[in-house]
Amino acid sequence: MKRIAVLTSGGDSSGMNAAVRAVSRAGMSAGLEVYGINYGYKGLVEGDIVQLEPLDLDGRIASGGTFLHSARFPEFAEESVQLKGIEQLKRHGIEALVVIGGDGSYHGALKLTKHGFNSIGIPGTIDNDIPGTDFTIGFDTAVNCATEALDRINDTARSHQRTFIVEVMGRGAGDIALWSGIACGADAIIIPERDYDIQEIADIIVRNKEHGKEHSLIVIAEGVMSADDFKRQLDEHGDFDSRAITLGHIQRGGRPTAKDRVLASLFGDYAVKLLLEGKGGLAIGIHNNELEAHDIIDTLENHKHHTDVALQDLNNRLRF
Ligand SMILES: Nc1ncnc2c1ncn2[C@@H]1O[C@H](COP(=O)(O)OP(=O)(O)O)[C@@H](O)[C@H]1O
Ligand SMILES: O=P(O)(O)OC[C@H]1O[C@](O)(COP(=O)(O)O)[C@@H](O)[C@@H]1O
Ligand SMILES: [Mg+2]
Repeated sequence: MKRIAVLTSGGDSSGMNAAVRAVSRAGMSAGLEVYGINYGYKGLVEGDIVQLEPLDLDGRIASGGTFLHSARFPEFAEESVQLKGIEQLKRHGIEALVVIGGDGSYHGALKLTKHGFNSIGIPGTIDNDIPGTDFTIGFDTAVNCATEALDRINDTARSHQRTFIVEVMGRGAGDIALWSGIACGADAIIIPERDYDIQEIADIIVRNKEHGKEHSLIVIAEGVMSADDFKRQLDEHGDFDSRAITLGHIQRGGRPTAKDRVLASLFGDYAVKLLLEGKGGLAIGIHNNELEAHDIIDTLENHKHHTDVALQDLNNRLRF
């Protein structure tokens, strides 16, 4: 193999740049030419493909976003569009593709694999919702961002004896809510994986007040409903002087944590190692602190991400 390419796709996540750097530097160290594809699958189909040089990677490990840019490009679900992408890869003499992205991007890599083009997925999304890995690149940074925001909100909640409902990201997964909620001592964490009882939440706030804790913090994952909608429900069960906040895209940006940088470096290096061994059609992950690679088709078709819902029980045991 002489030439590989790398792209980032779907919602950006901090640490994607570190992963592109790792794939590129590991490839270059092994004598490969590494090409960067701009704007995800959109750029692939349009042929926006450029060779990366060592200097292109300088300083990237510490930066947020993705310097290769990303895109939501639903057209890539069509077979004719996928085949156009493969044509572009072949035209550039590229023999394997590393896709850094979330569950949607993995489906794109799966389709390329099914068409016979060697593709490897590296998990990059703040949602942590990809099967075949315990952690995705960007999750730790997003959790730390949400944690800092929740700490700040707790300060003002305590000062004004208020109840805050804070919506964190996670399209269909409660992982960010669980980790940031536990880290901030939330009074309740509402996640899409489990039902909730609004009366029970109202009772927690009342009980807090009866025992001298006059402020409360409720963390809700966006996959359940908006903070505003939840506030409306809660308001029907009492006057808690509540405020609703949506953290939004601040969770997606910023300098990656050291953990995300190291994870990205491990994944990128491992992807190149596998390609050099002649392996492909794989989804890379980390499980119990060991790097793993699984068949991408089997991973996506037969497995689901399992949010560690026991973390909610932990929070319920530890809260006020
Ligand atoms: N079923 C699919 N088949 C082919 N490509 C897909 C599929 N689903 C998503 N993609 C591609 O992956 C891109 C990113 O997916 P998306 O769900 O937006 O983000 P993420 O990868 O972060 O989950 C989509 O815009 C599309 O180009
Ligand atoms: O930035 P957009 O396109 O509005 O998408 C928001 C979504 O992207 C995310 O931030 C990341 O999800 P993906 O990795 O699937 O792109 C979700 O948490 C959120 O629901
Ligand atoms: Mg996704």
